[in-house]
Amino acid sequence: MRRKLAAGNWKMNGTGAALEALKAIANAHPDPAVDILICPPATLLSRAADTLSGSAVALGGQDCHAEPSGAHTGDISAAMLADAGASAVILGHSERRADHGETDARICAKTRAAIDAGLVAVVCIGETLHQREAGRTLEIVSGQLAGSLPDGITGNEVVVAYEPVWAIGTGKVPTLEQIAEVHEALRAQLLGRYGSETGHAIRLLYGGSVKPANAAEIFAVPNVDGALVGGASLVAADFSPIVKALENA
Ligand SMILES: O=C(CO)COP(=O)(O)O
Repeated sequence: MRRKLAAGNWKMNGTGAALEALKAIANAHPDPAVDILICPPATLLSRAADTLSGSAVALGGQDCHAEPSGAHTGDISAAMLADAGASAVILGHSERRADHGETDARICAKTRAAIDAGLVAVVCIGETLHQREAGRTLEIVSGQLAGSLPDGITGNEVVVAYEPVWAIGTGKVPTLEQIAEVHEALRAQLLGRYGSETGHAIRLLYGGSVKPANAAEIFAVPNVDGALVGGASLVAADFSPIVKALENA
């Protein structure tokens, strides 16, 4: 049985004052029936770790370099994230694919580095609107999944987040049938590549305009094991109902 995961991606949002929101999320869920992960900007990680000490909320980074150390100005290694208090890292988010030209191969190398540093890799994939309208959704996400995940992983080392690019920050959400179709295809692909144990154990998140109002219906879709939430994870009053919907799913 896969443990469900409510993950928040704060993106490039939050200074010290945002730790209050983190505290409010932790206080609202002292003993959650699901995993909770918040990925603040790297500048907040160690303070967030202090804020969350003793709580059930885990912390993650939003990217890491594939190398463990070296001459890479501005970059952060997986081990540095772990040292700052992270237990996970988001990799291959569409905003990084678009803003930084990240390829599947680069994301795959980062995923390997994250796992080697003991982090859970939350690997993001998703089609653009143009690709969906061209009927290429399954081809695109399946290519991204194949290219972004390394061989030889176990089911608790990786989480896959399906985030249609056109649903991110837009208020637009795929139909439940569309989400089901993609998640079913991803599950089948994971089973085919990694076998039954790992293929069944890897959690599949949906991301893109998840809000309190639509969370319950999305969480009822087969093979949706939780959500990767952007905007609604910045405010405890929005994120908490999403966590509760997942607990009740
Ligand atoms: O990109 C996302 C999470 O990684 C989703 O963002 P929104 O929830 O703001 O649409």
